[in-house]
Amino acid sequence: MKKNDPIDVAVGILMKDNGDILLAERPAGKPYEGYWEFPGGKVEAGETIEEALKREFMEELGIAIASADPWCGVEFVYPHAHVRLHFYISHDWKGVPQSREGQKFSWQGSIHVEPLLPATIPLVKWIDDIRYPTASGLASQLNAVISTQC
Ligand SMILES: Nc1nc2c([nH]c(=O)n2[C@H]2C[C@H](O)[C@@H](COP(=O)(O)OP(=O)(O)OP(=O)(O)O)O2)c(=O)[nH]1
Repeated sequence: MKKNDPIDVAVGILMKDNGDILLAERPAGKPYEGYWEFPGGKVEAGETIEEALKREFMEELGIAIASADPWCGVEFVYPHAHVRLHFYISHDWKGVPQSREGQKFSWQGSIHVEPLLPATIPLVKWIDDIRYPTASGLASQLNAVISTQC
C-alpha cells in the first residue's frame, strides 16, 4: 500500500428506537484525541468492512452488533491519513457500552458533544434527516416518489 492510498474505516451508528445515537470521544494518544466520533476503526487486511465493524465494537465497547445496514461513504484527507469512511446504521445489538479503552461515550438526541471529527460533521445533518424527518423533508420524499412514478 502506498503512503497516500485511502485507508478503509468501518464506522457504526447505533440507533435506539427513540432515535438516540451513540458517540465516543477519541482516546488520548490517537490523532485528534478528545474529538468526538461514531465508534469504529480501520479495516484490517483480509477483513470485510462488516467484520471490522463488529470487531471494533466488541474491542472498544463490548457491544455485539447483530446486524447493520450500509448507509453512506465519505472520503476525507487529513494531515495524518487519507480515509475512506464506511458508515453503517444498526438497530440490532447486544450489550451495554463499556469504556474498554478509557474513552467517554454518550447517547445523544440532538448532538451536544464537540468538537466532532471534521469528516463526521456533515453526517450529523444527514442522520438527523433520518431520525427526525420534517414536514418539508417528507414532502420532498413524496415528490421523489411521484416523479419516479411519472
Ligand atoms: N471511528 C471513526 N473514525 C473516524 C470518524 N470520522 C473520521 O474522520 N474518522 C477517521 C479518524 C481516523 O483517521 C480514522 C479511524 O482510525 P482510528 O485510528 O480511530 O482507527 P483504529 O481504532 O483502528 O486505530 P488504531 O488501531 O490504529 O489505533 O477515521 C468517525 O466518525 N468514526
